Amino acid sequence: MGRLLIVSNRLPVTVKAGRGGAVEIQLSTGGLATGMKGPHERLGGLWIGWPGDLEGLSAAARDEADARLAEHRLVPVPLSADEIARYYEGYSNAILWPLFHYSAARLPPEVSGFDVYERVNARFAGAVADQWREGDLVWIHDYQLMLVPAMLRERLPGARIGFFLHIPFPSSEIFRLLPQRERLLEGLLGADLLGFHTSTFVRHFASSALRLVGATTEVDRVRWRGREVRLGVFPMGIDAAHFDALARSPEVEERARAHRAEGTPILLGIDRLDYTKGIQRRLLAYEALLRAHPELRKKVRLVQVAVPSRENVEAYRELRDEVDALVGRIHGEYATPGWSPIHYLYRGLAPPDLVALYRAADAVLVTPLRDGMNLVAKEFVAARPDGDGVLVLSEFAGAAAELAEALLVNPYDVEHTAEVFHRALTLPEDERRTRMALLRERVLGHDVHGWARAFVAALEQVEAAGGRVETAPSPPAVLRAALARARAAPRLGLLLDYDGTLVPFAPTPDLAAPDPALLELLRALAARPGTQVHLVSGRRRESLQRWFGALPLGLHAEHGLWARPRGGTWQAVPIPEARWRAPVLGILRGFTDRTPGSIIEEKTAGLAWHYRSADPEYGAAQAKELSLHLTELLREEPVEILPGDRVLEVRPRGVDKGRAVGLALGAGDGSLLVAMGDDRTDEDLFAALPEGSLAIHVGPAPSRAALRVADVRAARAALADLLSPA
Ligand SMILES: Nc1ncnc2c1ncn2[C@@H]1O[C@H](COP(=O)(O)OP(=O)(O)O[C@H]2O[C@H](CO)[C@@H](O)[C@H](O)[C@H]2O)[C@@H](O)[C@H]1O
Ligand SMILES: O=P(O)(O)OC[C@H](O)CO
Repeated sequence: MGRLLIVSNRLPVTVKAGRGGAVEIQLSTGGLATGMKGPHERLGGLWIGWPGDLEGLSAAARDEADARLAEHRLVPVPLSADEIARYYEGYSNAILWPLFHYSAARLPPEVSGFDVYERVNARFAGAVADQWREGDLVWIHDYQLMLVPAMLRERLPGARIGFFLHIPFPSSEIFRLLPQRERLLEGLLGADLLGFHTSTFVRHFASSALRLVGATTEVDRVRWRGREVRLGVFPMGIDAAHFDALARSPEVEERARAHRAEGTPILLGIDRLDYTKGIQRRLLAYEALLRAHPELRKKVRLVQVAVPSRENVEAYRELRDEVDALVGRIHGEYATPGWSPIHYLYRGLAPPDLVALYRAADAVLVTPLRDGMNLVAKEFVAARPDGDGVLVLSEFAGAAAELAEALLVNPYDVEHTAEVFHRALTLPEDERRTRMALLRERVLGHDVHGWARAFVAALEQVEAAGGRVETAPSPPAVLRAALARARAAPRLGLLLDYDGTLVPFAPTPDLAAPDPALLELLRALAARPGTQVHLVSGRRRESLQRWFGALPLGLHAEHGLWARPRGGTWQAVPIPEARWRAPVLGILRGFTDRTPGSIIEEKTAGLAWHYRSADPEYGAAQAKELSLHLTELLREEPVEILPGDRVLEVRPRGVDKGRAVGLALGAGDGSLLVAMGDDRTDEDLFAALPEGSLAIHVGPAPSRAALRVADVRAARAALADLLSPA
């Protein structure tokens, strides 16, 4: 097996210039860096990332830092001061971070820095490609590197690439605010496997992929541009055994005892100083607790430890001032000479100090306004081998999806949160222990090592399934050879679907008129010696006549119900009277009224309900219901119900596009037939082709066609190729 290449913005250690410019290496804080450290140590391989701001280090000191990082299998990707300002502090942390945490109001008036974000992502992709060897797995992490999967896919088409997002993926209504939304989605869709903490984030991602780039989505996968990308829920764990063992160590027990010596119960908050963590509202709720319960004054204290984070980003500087002011106000109001209501520490703590606080706390308050997971909640639980202690947890932390035995709060409801703090302080011991036992079972049973193993195993499986090539375009050499055969044929018949094959889909059928380049291409093909061209469409004959009537083409409308030979007149296949038509029309009208953006297309023999311009998810759900309804109603009728690309069609049985094949071969001149189409109705056309014909499917959907091109542009290029000399 190959190695695991972990790729993240920040390495688990940060290099700094110490005294006199000496190299200083510290552990990084933050969930990703602390969390992935254990799996990196265990799984081997390399970790590629930013080593921190190297300002103030001489060239020799940087070499020394590189050598020390290499000892730990860490590969640095240095960033310049400008890149740190515009890629890290700018686009990543002043734009993506607030937006993904639903803080749209924090976006600057102008979203800038994407060019640098792109450049740095390309640098990361280059650094990975330099290290990659056949068989290696690539695991990219988080929002700072969302373009890397596609950039890497381009450089290493055969690599297995996974991506995990540590923060929430927001609702598509929020995500779509980003000017670069399509680029970011396309970047992510370069991966084979995309992992998220919760099923809600998976759902939001799939919804954005469907709505913004038109990907085909299912619960656990997305199909796009001929590739299949798996989606998975992987709730991240912590190194639970490590926290448990540290919490049992005599050193930590001693420190925890010292914390408790004062005798007043401890409420504890541990956070990166970040506006998403809900520190201000937590302080307000604590203030409300002291106001509503005077008996708790002098009888409780809140220890709030906030580790400095992203200090060059304005919102974080403002937050620091706001928290300082709030702490000052609560002190001013409630402190007495012998009692401080809040112990506020603005720094990071070493692991034993952190765990001693977890061990000493009566309740830990994890009240983010929005959080991907929140590892503090899990660390606290793992650090309680004594089985006591209460976890208060925001319902907006990803962890809430797993830790149902915590006391859950809505942090926006400050008064209620205060009451939950009170409840945490007064919960009977039995209940505390029951809840903690269940929480520990979950946290100890699903640790970060199991999490990493599950992700890597899923990534390996994606490769084993080989799903991604199934619907990929035919290799260029294969397509070229087929087209060369067509060019060499003395007589050639082209059977071409229209929508989705020769033109891209438009919001409504009438807007998909042919452009001059297409008309020219069809004219040239029809003028090619020995060549007949047929358009085989599900459209009404009026549209085909209006657009193509003047061209020397065979026209086939309504899936072959109507046909007009080249230079001839329209003729229809006789069909029985359609008793079903009026009631079906009534039902379609009802669905159209209830589904904004949908329309009915009335054809001679069939009826089509288009929902391309409706909300994609609601439209699809309505189509499913409509289909069930019609299937039941039309059981005895000689009709078929055909789901197409955002259309549901009812048409008489026995009339399908295959009929065009017979008409095209009518002359019995031994033509080689080439058929092209993109949806299910074109499968009838492909099925009716005589042996030796060429069937070319357009797009990524499953098809019986032996050849495949990616999209309309590629379909037209293939047709244009037929015009070059044999
Ligand atoms: N004062 C202090 N001193 C020492 N250590 C401190 C500290 N304050 C915090 N830490 C440590 O920093 C880490 C913070 O992890 P979190 O999960 O809370 O959030 P973060 O937002 O960094 O991570 C992102 O990634 C993680 C992992 O995926 C997601 O849980 C999260 O939602 C997402 O925002 C914890 O390991 C904690 O112990
Ligand atoms: O300090 P940062 O900016 O690397 O952020 C730390 C968090 O873990 C981001 O997921």
